Formats: sequence, C-alpha cells, structure tokens
Amino acid sequence: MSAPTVTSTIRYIGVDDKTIDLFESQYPVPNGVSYNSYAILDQKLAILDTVDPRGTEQWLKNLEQTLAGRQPDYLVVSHMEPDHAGNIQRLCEMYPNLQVVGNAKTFTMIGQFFTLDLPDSRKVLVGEGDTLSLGAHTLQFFMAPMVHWPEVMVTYEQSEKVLFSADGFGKFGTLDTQEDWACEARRYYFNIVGKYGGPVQQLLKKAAALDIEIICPLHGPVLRENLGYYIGLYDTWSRYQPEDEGVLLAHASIHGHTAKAAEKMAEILRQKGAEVVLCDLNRTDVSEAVEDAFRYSKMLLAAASYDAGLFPSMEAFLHHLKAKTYQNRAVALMENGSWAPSAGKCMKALLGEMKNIDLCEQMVSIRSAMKETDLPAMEALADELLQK
Ligand SMILES: Cc1cc2nc3c(=O)[nH]c(=O)nc-3n(C[C@H](O)[C@H](O)[C@H](O)COP(=O)(O)O)c2cc1C
Repeated sequence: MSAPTVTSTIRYIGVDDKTIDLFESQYPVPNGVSYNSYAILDQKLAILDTVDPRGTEQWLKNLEQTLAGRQPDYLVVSHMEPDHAGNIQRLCEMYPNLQVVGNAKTFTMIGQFFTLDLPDSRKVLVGEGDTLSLGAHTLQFFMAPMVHWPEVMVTYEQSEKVLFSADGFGKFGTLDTQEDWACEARRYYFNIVGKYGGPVQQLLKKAAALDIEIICPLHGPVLRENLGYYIGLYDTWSRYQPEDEGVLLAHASIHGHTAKAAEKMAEILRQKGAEVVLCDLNRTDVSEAVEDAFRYSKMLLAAASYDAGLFPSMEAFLHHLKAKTYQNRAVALMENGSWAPSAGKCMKALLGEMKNIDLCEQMVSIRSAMKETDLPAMEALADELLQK
C-alpha cells in the first residue's frame, strides 16, 4: 500500500480507489479518491472507520498486516456514510468481541444500513467530550453534527495530539496523487460540506481548544505541517467569505454567440486588472464551477434565453449554488436572446432566492450576436462589478 505511517503507533490502513467514475454518483474524480481508515496499536487496539465496499479486499489485507495476529478491541465510527462505514458489518462478524464506539445516532444508522444485531455489550455509546483509554492513548470524542451528516463525530487522540476529523479536511484524489491540496479540497468542501458552514464553524471552535499536531481526515492526505493554513481555509470557506479577489465568468451558450460575448467580457475585465476565470457551463463539470463561484469575490453570468426561460446548464448551476447556500458575493448578468430575451429575468429570480447577493443594477442584453454597439454597455457593467 502507498500508505503513510501516521505515527509509530497510529497506522494508516485505508485504500486508494482509482477506478471509481463518480464519487457519490455525481462528482468526477479524475485522480480517484482515498477511503482513509486508521488503526491505533496500544494495550487495546482501535480501528477508526472502515472503507467503501469498493476497497474491502485491499483494506482487509492492510488490516491483517497491521493487526499482525492481534484482535481489534474497538471500531470507532465517525461517520455512517457507506464510503467509510461500508465494512462495519463485515468487521463485526469477523471479530465477535469487537466493540463499536459511536453516538446514539450512529447506532440508529447502523440498524438502518445493516442487518447487524449488536447487543448492548458490544456498543460503547459516547457523547460530547467523553474519553476512552486504550492504554497510553486516550481518545476523546466531539460531536460534529451536520459536518456532512447528523451522526458525525471527530476523535482527538490526546497523547499524540492527533485529530481524526471525519470528512472535515477531506480531499478528492488518491494518496499518491501529486497535486496542490487546496484545489481538490476546495471542490470537495463546497460540493459536499458547503451547505453546512455553521456546523463547520462550531467544529472549528471546538478544534481551537485542542492542541493539534496531526489531522487525519477520511479522504486525502494526513496533514501534519502548517496546520494553520488548512484551518484558515476552512474558516474562510465556512464563513462563506471569498478566498480570492476575482471574477468567475460562467457562460451558457447554445450556438456560441453568448460564449463569444463572455470571452470579450473576460478580456474587458482583465484589461481593467481583474483576475478572471472563464467557465463554459456546458462543458465543465458543475462541481468545478461551484468551487470557483465560492473561491472568488465576484461572479458574472452570461446565458442564452431558452424556451422563454434559461438555458439548462445555467439553470442547473444556479440551483447547485442555491443548494450550497452561495452568498456574500457581487454578481453581474449578461443575457442573450433572439426574439424575447428571458435569461436575465430568470437568473435574477434564482439569485433572488440567495442570501446577500449584491447584484449589479445594469445588465447587458445581447440580441443574437454581440456587436460593436454592445461594447459600451459591457464596459459599464464591468466597471460596476469591479467597483463592488
Ligand atoms: C431551443 C431554443 C430555444 C430558444 N428560446 C429562446 C427564447 O425563448 N427567447 C429568445 O429570445 N431566444 C431564444 N432562443 C435563442 C437563443 O437565445 C439563441 O441561441 C441566442 O440568442 C444566440 O446565442 P447563442 O449563440 O449563445 O446560442 C432559443 C434558441 C433555441 C435553440
């Protein structure tokens, strides 16, 4: 396995999945994903989370190698989503003396997902701040409801100062992927956890009271250096504040004219000194567009009218943004229509359902193809957006 050793007594036993096409059946993961699972070797041996059923075979091999003939005493369940909980039943059946550590909601979900009749003697029910000694290691549990799902909890190991952060600080990409952390962690965060900024803030407050040297998430690399950087990004993201000054210019064109106008608009904005990311919503996965919408301080949307409404890729994008509680951004609109433009009105209505959107008063309305005569209005819209 391409596994990191977390510490000499805390072992990584997770697996890389390079063959999955869509994570959670909707997110493309060109570099795959890792399902992280850990083992703490002490007088008592604890396993922290299992893996997706797609990784069972490799995980069992990693587990066997790490156990080296020992029996695990505890399975700590941070999160019941099947990419982590998929092997709970299997593990409990393999080790009849294994005790499962979870909160009340964990055990309800175990009953829902599995046909596993765990007697009370095999359940260790924990609540906020409870501890469990393994010998030299002490686990402390903190509830993190809605840092993705309601039963989520994180575990802090006191002696080695390790935070097992559940889906928090997760990232797409297998562990052997060489890439910048922030890009795929940001796409993961906003698309998967993004709706739950408030609960993430609550968790960050709890984490601030702990002395953390290592963060072990359930996806992506173990973080052990410069932790302030990662925690700072999570703080910015979960407060819905922009990470960078700049404009996401997202366009939805049918025959290319709206796209051409968007490209011209990008040129105008750049000439005025703005950082611009251009996104063709028809040809870019919406999770990438959602990521950039949250990353930047401003957004300009350019869309074709369609059947007295809005071209579907733009409509879908705005629905995704609303679902992830997009807010606190300045937005400008460009529409295109050949007989009765309707895109602008539709975009305004969808943006009107979001919180704290500072919409430009001006809107550029193009008839079929952008002309020289459209340029003054485009310049003026760019100025208005950049002044916000
Ligand atoms: C199926 C279809 C429906 C359309 N519906 C409208 C409409 O309701 N109102 C309108 O003004 N233009 C409508 N249009 C025209 C588009 O908005 C047109 O493609 C656009 O003006 C040119 O920009 P584009 O090259 O980016 O597609 C429609 C086009 C298509 C193909």
